[in-house]
Amino acid sequence: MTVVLKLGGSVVTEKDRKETVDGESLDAAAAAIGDAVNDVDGLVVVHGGGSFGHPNAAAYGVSTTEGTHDTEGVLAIHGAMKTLNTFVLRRLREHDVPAVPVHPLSAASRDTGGELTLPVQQVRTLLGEGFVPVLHGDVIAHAGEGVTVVSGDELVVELAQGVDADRVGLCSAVPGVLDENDDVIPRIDAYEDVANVLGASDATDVTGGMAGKVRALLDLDVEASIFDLGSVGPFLAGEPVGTTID
Ligand SMILES: Nc1ncnc2c1ncn2[C@@H]1O[C@H](COP(=O)(O)OP(=O)(O)OP(=O)(O)O)[C@@H](O)[C@H]1O
Ligand SMILES: C=C(C)CCOP(=O)(O)O
Repeated sequence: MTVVLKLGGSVVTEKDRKETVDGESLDAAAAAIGDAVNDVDGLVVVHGGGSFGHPNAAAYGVSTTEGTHDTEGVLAIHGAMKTLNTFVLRRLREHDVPAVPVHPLSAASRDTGGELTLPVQQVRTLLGEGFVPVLHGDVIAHAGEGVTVVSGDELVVELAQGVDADRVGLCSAVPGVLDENDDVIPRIDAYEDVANVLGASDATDVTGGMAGKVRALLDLDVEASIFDLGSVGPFLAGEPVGTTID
């Protein structure tokens, strides 16, 4: 069983306090991963930005489609994400997860049409050697634009295909995709069924919030789940949690 798990920026950071890690939540996620890591064949972790990356991206006017050639901007956004990645790695290591960083800026790119290419052979090899690669939302080369943002959600989609994942999970601040009464929608098969309840993120987020996640996960061949922090352990144990997207 190969699993791709994204820890949302709204889980591992305090989204409304610039560049602030949510130490308690990050530790809980790292502990759940540490407990389960030996029971899965391979685990790839991706984390989002939350209060890291997004404020810099907004300040430099960079999104997944609008780029910059300003080197200071590239380094500010990438630097913030690397800082967060260092915190995530440290917590995972404290829970004996064999976590190693993989920085998308050094590997991925977009063509002039915005199409993303993410080489995954290094991730596959790291998995085969027993490591847990940890990727993060980042800035990447974009033909004709300089650099643009790549979101953790986009990376999850590429990785799921590239490593032939059996399960994909997005851990967010919400227990799943919520309906108009704030109840978790257990299963989503078509975007039209939920379009009216899907909004954007409620904090500074240049990459699109829940609607973008659901769209991207519907395109995947493999089943994906959206759930909150308390369900990381059950998800890794193979239990159905939160919203399943088919
Ligand atoms: N119908 C919905 N159900 C659940 N959440 C929704 C819905 N519509 C909008 N949202 C918003 O989407 C947010 C989740 O998306 P967000 O992009 O903030 O998550 P994340 O992956 O944790 O963060 P990041 O992109 O920084 O990694 C929720 O916190 C909520 O504010
Ligand atoms: C803004 C940057 C660089 C990170 C974007 O990653 P996300 O939080 O997964 O959308």
